[in-house]
Amino acid sequence: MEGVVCAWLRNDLRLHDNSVLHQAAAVASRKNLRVLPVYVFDPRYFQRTRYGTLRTGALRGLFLLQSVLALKRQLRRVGSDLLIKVGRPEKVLPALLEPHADTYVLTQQEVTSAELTIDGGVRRALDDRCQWQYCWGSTLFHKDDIGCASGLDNVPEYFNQFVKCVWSGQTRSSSAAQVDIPRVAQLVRPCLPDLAPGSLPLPEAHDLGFEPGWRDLPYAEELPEPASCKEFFGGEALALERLSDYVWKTDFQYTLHSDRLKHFGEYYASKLGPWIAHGCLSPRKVFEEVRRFESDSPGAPHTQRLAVELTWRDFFRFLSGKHGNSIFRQGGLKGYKRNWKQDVRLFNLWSEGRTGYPLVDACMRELQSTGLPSNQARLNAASFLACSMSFDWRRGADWFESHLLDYDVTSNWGNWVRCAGLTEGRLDSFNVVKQSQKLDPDGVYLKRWLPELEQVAAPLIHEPWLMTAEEASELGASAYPAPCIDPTFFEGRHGPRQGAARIPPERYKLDEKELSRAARAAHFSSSV
Ligand SMILES: Cc1cc2nc3c(=O)[nH]c(=O)nc-3n(C[C@H](O)[C@H](O)[C@H](O)COP(=O)(O)OP(=O)(O)OC[C@H]3O[C@@H](n4cnc5c(N)ncnc54)[C@H](O)[C@@H]3O)c2cc1C
Repeated sequence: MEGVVCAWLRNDLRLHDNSVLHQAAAVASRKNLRVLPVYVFDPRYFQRTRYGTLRTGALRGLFLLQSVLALKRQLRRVGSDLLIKVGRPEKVLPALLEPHADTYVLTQQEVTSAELTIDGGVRRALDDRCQWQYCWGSTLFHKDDIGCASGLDNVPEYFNQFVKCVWSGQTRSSSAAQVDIPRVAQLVRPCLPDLAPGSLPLPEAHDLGFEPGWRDLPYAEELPEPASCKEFFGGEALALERLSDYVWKTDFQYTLHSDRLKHFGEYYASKLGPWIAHGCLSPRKVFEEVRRFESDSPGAPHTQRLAVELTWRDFFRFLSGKHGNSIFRQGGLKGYKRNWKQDVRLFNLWSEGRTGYPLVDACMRELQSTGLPSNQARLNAASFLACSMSFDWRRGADWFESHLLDYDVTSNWGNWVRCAGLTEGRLDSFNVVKQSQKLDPDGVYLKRWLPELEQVAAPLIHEPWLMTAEEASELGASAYPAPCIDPTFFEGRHGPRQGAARIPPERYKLDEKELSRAARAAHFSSSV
């Protein structure tokens, strides 16, 4: 009987900067063992959620499949391979591994409950002699370097505080906008060196021939395979290509932060999300490229912005680690109580892009079609559901989980719980009408996703309810839905403003005004 080092790969589907593979190679060389890289398609991630949505929608399922197969090819290039299995890891892994004191299971440490529960199941099912090792690898800043001396319990609740804490020494700069890249670079650990050929010697007696296709994914139902998208194809190679193009071959240098606030265009943002979320690209690799660019063009605003965005990602991951299950609870991190609406009809209007509010509808249709709406579009759609419709935000997060191509558990649920005003007692409520006018003045984005409004010119396209029936008919816009909540909601001094507001605690107790507002909205929607 022989021991082995099992590198159980999950959201780290890459060779570069992969802490699990690196530690596996180190343990193997120290103990003179072989390394078995394994990926397991777990049926639980392909089931329907309690709301009836597919936990992994078809677009992301395909991207994941492509990423896993790409990793198998990459590993073969360095003399290794990937054993791919379908089943529950707590059944699959113990069946693969000999009970032996020299059997090691290494995996990336996750922070959320579903993953931790599965880990617990695997550890219980493994023979007591097997050794379990977590590796940290999913963030820009290592968890031991974030300046929170006693672990994640001390992670600050506010992003700006987090920035101060992480970029320690930068305490004078409380604004996340002022990033000193060379200084931050001293705080980010360098990418791990490339794996030496032969450093992952394979054990014998494993059938490594299985290369799953679409039908092998453990969906409980027949699901047609979506068309593959050339631009967003899973795997490390394309991720690195996109990173390099974005930084070096475009006008990255001149892309200003204000451009990021647009919803469209090839390079308004990096669009690296799907690869980062699946671990085909490490955040440190992105930062390394930013750093190289920055040394040629110091102070470029967009490089700074990218560093801030990656720090946001870290923030949600560490905050989720601190708060455990709270990011999934209705009351969020603070346990606030609010009377969230649950009417399925209202939710369907939102999720199908038929609210009658063009910016929200364009975002939701783009989400269904590509899985990748812009950050601004997401913020508006989330704010509309949670703040304007007062609808149970968890259904929105669940819908995004199913449909986003770049779904990442802590980024999604963290952003949602924050959009719903349930994190730090602050509400970023968006006026979707003003946002639409400001960010897409000519209605280019709206027309791209709303064919019913193709002939409607700006500024009317932002408020299509102002058209008379005749006008709508002339412009071929009659099929566009009436607004599901009263547009006066966005007017006057009570209308939500773009920007942050401190939430008075009573906001979360139902008061009469809130109720009548909600009733008005519901009534209006029933006539849609
Ligand atoms: C309601 C809602 C849900 C979201 N769900 C997700 C999600 O599931 N996965 C996800 O990666 N992002 C999520 N985001 C954040 C953000 O919208 C996306 O990261 C961004 O739009 C991806 O585009 P990009 O790759 O071009 O990012 P860029 O703007 O180029 O940023 C680079 C990378 O930084 C990270 N990042 C940027 N902004 C954020 C942010 N606010 N929070 C966390 N990470 C960020 C991402 O990894 C992103 O790919 C969500 C935002 C909202 C408002």
